[in-house]
Amino acid sequence: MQDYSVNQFLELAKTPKIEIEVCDVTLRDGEQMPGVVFRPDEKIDIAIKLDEVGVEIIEAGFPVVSEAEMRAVRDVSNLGLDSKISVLSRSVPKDVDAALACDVDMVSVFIATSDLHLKYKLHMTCEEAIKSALETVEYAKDHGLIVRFSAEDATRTEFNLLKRLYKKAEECRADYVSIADTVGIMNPRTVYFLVREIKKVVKIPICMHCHDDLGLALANTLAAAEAGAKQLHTTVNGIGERSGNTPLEELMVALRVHYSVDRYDTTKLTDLSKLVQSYSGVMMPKNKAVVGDNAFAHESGIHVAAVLEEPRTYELYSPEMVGSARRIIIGKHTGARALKYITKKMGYDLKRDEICLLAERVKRCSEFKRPISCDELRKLIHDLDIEIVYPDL
Ligand SMILES: CC(=O)SCCNC(=O)CCNC(=O)[C@H](O)C(C)(C)COP(=O)(O)OP(=O)(O)OC[C@H]1O[C@@H](n2cnc3c(N)ncnc32)[C@H](O)[C@@H]1OP(=O)(O)O
Ligand SMILES: O=C(O)CCC(=O)C(=O)O
Repeated sequence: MQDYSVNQFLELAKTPKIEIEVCDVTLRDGEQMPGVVFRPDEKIDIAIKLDEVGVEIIEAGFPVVSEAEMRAVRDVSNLGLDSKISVLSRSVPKDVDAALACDVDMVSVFIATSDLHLKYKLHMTCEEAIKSALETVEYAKDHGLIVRFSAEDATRTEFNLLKRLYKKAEECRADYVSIADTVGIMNPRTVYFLVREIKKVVKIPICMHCHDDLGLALANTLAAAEAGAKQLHTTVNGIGERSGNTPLEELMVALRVHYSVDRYDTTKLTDLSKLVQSYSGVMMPKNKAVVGDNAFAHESGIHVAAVLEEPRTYELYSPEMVGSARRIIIGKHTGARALKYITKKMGYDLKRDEICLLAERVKRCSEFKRPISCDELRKLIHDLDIEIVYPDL
């Protein structure tokens, strides 16, 4: 049986087939989240897990940041993973040299192109910025690297300039052009439009790098894929600058459920998420999609009664698909059928009226505003003042 429910509207809405690869940037943009630092051994652990999941490209860092960063990236490059290893580089030869010193396969040469960034950050004219970017792309190509050219703040860049820049990058032998939605200004409709327009200008693959300032990063990434973008950027748990980036685990599940992309090992996602939570110190909220503690937890009586018969009633995809497990929680919203199931698992055989009495007590305990543990439930059962039958003993 399929481990997720099929969305009948995908076909009715004529959802296109997509051809994508995933570039995970946890070790670079993810680490730019304030307060996050991955030690070299932690970068290695995360890179190995990303490789096991099957991401095609790992952006391992920004070598020019520090000596330690450079060593860490080199260590990741030398692991011999199947994933290609990439790094970030400003549009200066010095950054490409740092990338070369790390033995990487690929480099992302970026330059900001919006008026705001040109004026207040780079203090360059548009032509100066373009010149430095294109020269750096050529420099990296001349040194044998696969080159992604990324227009930072592309989505606030004057449209004709953006098209001209991407065309020139292609002429300078860039292998990819990247649309960076640096401050997350886009929505799915505008992303779709933009990718379609850029596809008319260049023949090389397009990358989409989304930020989540409006909570639209995943939707925008999928819209880009539908419009024909090839390389989709993610971070584990969506960590990154400000509100973060497109979460890898959400993208992977959406790729499978909506686009039948099933080559990634999604069973590793929960472990990977936990690893990144512990190394980054950024813990996920309980209700986080895919990897939150509650992603497969059920308390409401009506839900639990149904889930016990058929989990798909209240689970879009199985916990096993993402390496997780289902949990039944006892609390204010617990019903008799859930209690019957749980008490039986605990070794009791309570009658219907005893279960109802227990349900009342459980609900009374919910004043404590937290779920009820197994031990507490056991105490409540013993406090019922009934003869207890242990069917399994
Ligand atoms: C959208 C993104 O995520 S961009 C990546 C952001 N990541 C980081 O900044 C990583 C951490 N950064 C650092 O460790 C440091 O900022 C470094 C090592 C990169 C640079 O440090 P410094 O040399 O001290 O420069 P500083 O941080 O003060 O300013 C950034 C410089 O880079 C320049 N710059 C920024 N982007 C680019 C670019 N794409 N191409 C060329 N130069 C650039 C700025 O104009 C500025 O130049 P200036 O020093 O001549 O004023
Ligand atoms: O497009 C890219 O590869 C990186 C750019 C980036 O990190 C950003 O603009 O947020």
